[in-house]
Amino acid sequence: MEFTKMQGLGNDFVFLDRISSSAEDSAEDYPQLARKLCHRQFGIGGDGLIVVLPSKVADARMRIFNSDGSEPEMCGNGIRCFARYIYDQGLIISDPMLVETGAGILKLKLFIKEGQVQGVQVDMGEPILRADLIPVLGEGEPVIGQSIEVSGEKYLFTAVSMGNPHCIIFVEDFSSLDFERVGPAIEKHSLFPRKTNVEFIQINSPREITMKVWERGAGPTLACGTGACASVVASILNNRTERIVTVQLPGGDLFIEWGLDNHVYMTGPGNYVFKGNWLGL
Ligand SMILES: N[C@H](CCC[C@H](N)C(=O)O)C(=O)O
Repeated sequence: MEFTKMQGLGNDFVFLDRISSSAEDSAEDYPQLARKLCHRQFGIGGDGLIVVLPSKVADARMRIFNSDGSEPEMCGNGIRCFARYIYDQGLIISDPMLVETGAGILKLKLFIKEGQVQGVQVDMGEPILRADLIPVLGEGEPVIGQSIEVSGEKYLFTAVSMGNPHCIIFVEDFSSLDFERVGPAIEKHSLFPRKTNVEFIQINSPREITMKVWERGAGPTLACGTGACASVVASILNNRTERIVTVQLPGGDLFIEWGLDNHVYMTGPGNYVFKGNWLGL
């Protein structure tokens, strides 16, 4: 089975193209396939599996599966790779490009120089701030400065959805944070009925933050696009930054703007790693 490996700021994905190839997978295969293909030793390795599919309502459809097999609503780093892939394969050349996702139909603009895709700007749509839609068992809209207790320690968080749930916690410095313990404890905390991605944010200036992320269904990753968007929304809601912010991630920088139109715009790269053939042995 042919696949393409891609990455966006080190958040890496195995791509299966079900527009160009006639392979017949059934929908129930994907969670199991994601677990198998994403395994770092027994498989190809990746934070997730992305399936390229035809769409009746957009130029193409993206389905994303975390490495644990769960299917989230959206993936920010993944959709930038997706846009580059379908453009380079000549599958879609419309500008802007419309992609059907679990978080709705998103509009993407490709920055092309000498025929090469240099970067992608994604209109991520409007942030979801209502507790019941995130979902989080919390009060009010937005959910700001709510406390959560994990292993005897209390943290204040802000909850934002970009189609998928995010729990954002501001930290003074990362050295005092037990990331590997607190991350998974919050991911699976009962306050989040569908679990949650967890972002720890350090404010460097009104236009720059540093983010560490523990992803729902994937664990620690080098970058999270939806998480970077949610973190900028949370920073603005808490009056910590302006509306245009550079998000420094372990894998590189993302450029985020929460526009006055209430849409969040994310700009960043999408890159190839290799193509291959899964032998499944
Ligand atoms: N783990 C996430 C999905 C992948 C999101 C992330 N890789 C991104 O770039 O947005 C979730 O379960 O909501």
